[in-house]
Amino acid sequence: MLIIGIAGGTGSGKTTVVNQIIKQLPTDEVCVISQDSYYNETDNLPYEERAKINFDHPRAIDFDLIIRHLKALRAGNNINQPVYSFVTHNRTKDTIKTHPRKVIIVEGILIFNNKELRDLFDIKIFVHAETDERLIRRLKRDITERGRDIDEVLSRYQTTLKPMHQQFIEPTKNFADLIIPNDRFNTVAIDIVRTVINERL
Ligand SMILES: Nc1ncnc2c1ncn2[C@@H]1O[C@H](COP(=O)(O)OP(=O)(O)O)[C@@H](O)[C@H]1O
Ligand SMILES: Nc1ccn([C@@H]2O[C@H](COP(=O)(O)O)[C@@H](O)[C@H]2O)c(=O)n1
Repeated sequence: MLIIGIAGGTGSGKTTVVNQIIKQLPTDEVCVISQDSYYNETDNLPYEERAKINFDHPRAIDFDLIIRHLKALRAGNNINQPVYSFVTHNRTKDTIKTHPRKVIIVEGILIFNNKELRDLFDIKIFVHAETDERLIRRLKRDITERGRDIDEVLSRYQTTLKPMHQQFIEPTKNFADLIIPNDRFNTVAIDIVRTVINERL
């Protein structure tokens, strides 16, 4: 089994890179775990309070559950991966049954911030894009896909995204085995990662 961690700031292109990597791989050989699915359950809070959560701070993430799930997959067991809604800012009642595969990819902004989780990765990749590029992508994506408006994205950017990125995400680039520059689509880097994976399959 090969466990690959893919970190990077919001909008750097982690999800896109993962989709490109797995596109030509057999579906029964690879599974993906997204850190976004593991935001803390906040059923006890009303929507207005949930919307105020600092989602870019490590304490917003249920690391215990990700680690438990990753260890379960590594041991050959199925997991029920939570499903998160960016519209309600909460986990939904659904889960996705995820089966252990030869290659497990974990992606998320803060996955290298937690030592126990970081130590589970055989390969650590950091996707890098310039700050302005990430903000532009985030604006477009959150408005079209995550039910946000321009004021919400910009205010979150100023209050939490930017400072949390500098404090908790950017420094974890130092843990990476490989940094993928992703201001433009980087097909060479994707091919290299695919080659490494294919060697293991
Ligand atoms: N290299 C790239 N060039 C231009 N747009 C990109 C690139 N990579 C990703 N995007 C776009 O940027 C947005 C954010 O990408 P996404 O993969 O969701 O980032 P992340 O998972 O790191 O937050 C998406 O709309 C995606 O289509
Ligand atoms: N309810 C939420 C939860 C998280 N976010 C933002 O998502 C970003 C991480 O996801 P990426 O796919 O962009 O890596 C993070 O920066 C959080 O601010 C949110 O907006 N709402």
